[in-house]
Amino acid sequence: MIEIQNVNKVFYQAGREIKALDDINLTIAEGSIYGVIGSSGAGKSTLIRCVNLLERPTQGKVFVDGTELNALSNKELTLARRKIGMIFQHFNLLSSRTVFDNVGLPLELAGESKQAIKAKVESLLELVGLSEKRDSYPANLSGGQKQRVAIARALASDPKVLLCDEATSALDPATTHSILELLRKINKEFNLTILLITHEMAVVKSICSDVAIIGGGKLVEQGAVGDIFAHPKTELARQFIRSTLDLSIPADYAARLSPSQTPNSYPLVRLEFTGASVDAPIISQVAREFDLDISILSSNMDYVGGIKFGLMLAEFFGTPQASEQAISFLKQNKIDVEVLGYVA
Ligand SMILES: Nc1ncnc2c1ncn2[C@@H]1O[C@H](COP(=O)(O)OP(=O)(O)OP(=O)(O)O)[C@@H](O)[C@H]1O
Repeated sequence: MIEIQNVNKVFYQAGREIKALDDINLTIAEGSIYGVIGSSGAGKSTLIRCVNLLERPTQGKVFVDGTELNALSNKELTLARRKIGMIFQHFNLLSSRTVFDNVGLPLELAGESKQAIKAKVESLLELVGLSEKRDSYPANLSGGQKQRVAIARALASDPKVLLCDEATSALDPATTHSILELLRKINKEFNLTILLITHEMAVVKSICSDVAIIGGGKLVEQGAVGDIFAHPKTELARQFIRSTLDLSIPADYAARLSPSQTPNSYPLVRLEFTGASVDAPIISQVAREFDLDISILSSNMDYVGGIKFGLMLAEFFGTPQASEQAISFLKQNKIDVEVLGYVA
């Protein structure tokens, strides 16, 4: 549905050249929810803006539904853009218009009749659960309600593609969840292709089927979300995955942690499981085989696309040799082990 071919974007600022996108290639299948994740300044916004040519690529081609957008005249591009809806982090609603009139705006601009606009807007407001707010103004809505209005407006011209530019970044976790559920619903109901950019792996994990990771304007990794979580190939991918599994060391442990072992101290280890790890009761096996007592401080295991992954913090009580042997056994079983220090 969306094909990005060898797209480069260079900005010039104060005589300086900024390469925001460096030879990006992406294919986004019809009906998928595709996430693009990257840190601040990675080039996410530039990339999504290149898909509807709000930003023109310096080089490369963009196809949406088989049409090469770069090759269109301005008039043809205006028509093609009706098939590409977009929502933004800060909603971009018109404050002087009611909810009803915000949603109806694209239809007014397309010259639709009053009856057609009324029927369409009413059905869209019902879809996003805002029928009762039709006469309210944006200033009287919550962030989540504003984003629902923006989604209804984006759907008014029956787009084939919805671009979401950090659409949940200004919302609290519960509202984020409800907006992501709404996106999932419209993806299913209308077979709408959704391209979303985000800096949060939790968003990708929650609704995307596929993900591309960008850093410094380059595409560093892409694939099905389950595959990326199971077998991340780059450090950047690993960092984003870890960010969904925040495991911090309890403060009293951190205070007692020393970098070297003494006769009365024991290692505090961080175990990282991925889809490649052996799916077996490995902790009890290690305890038995190496005569260790293992105390689990915290653990965060999750499933994405049928793949189990997660992090665990544990103390190994036993002789230093037993701990060393246990750690190398765990590594042989594809568990990433890091000794964070020694606790007395
Ligand atoms: N209009 C512009 N003029 C000059 N430089 C720009 C322009 N737009 C973006 N850039 C630069 O291009 C790079 C990528 O910016 P972009 O906004 O696409 O990143 P991003 O991943 O969306 O970051 P953020 O999450 O902080 O918005 C940055 O170095 C940015 O400073």
